[in-house]
Amino acid sequence: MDKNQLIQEAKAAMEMAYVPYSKFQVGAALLTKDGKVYKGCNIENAAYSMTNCAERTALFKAVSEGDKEFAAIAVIADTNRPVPPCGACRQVISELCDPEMKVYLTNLQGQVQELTVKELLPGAFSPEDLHDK
Ligand SMILES: O=c1ccn([C@H]2C[C@H](O)[C@@H](CO)O2)c(=O)[nH]1
Ligand SMILES: [Zn+2]
Repeated sequence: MDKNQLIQEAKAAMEMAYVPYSKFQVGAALLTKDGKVYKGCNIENAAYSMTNCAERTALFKAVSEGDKEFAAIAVIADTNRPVPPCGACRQVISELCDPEMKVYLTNLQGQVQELTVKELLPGAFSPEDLHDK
């Protein structure tokens, strides 16, 4: 599974988005170290704040199925720049993925921004901080 294939998986996930309110579809594809792909879409709610982003859907699917070793994540939306994950997703990605793991932010125009988890959220609050007294 290469970068472009993972981006294609994210695009397929985008089609599954449940977005009656924003009409803004987002897709994510999370690659495990053993080659499995977990797709995620955003899922909105009439109580707007209950919305779950595509990135967190993919991560929560994986963790709830027992997978926690990840190699990369791709995120896609129809944005004018590679889609920037929200703060909540940056925090959750930082919690569950290696700081050096690759993140591919993309859009339907084919732009790809490649960065690492630690670049996505420098100085993230981490599990170690809970025991740093
Ligand atoms: O990185 C992002 C940013 C936003 N959204 C969703 C949440 C909401 O459904 C819609 C508009 O914010 O996009 C994601 O899924 N991922
Ligand atoms: Zn988010």
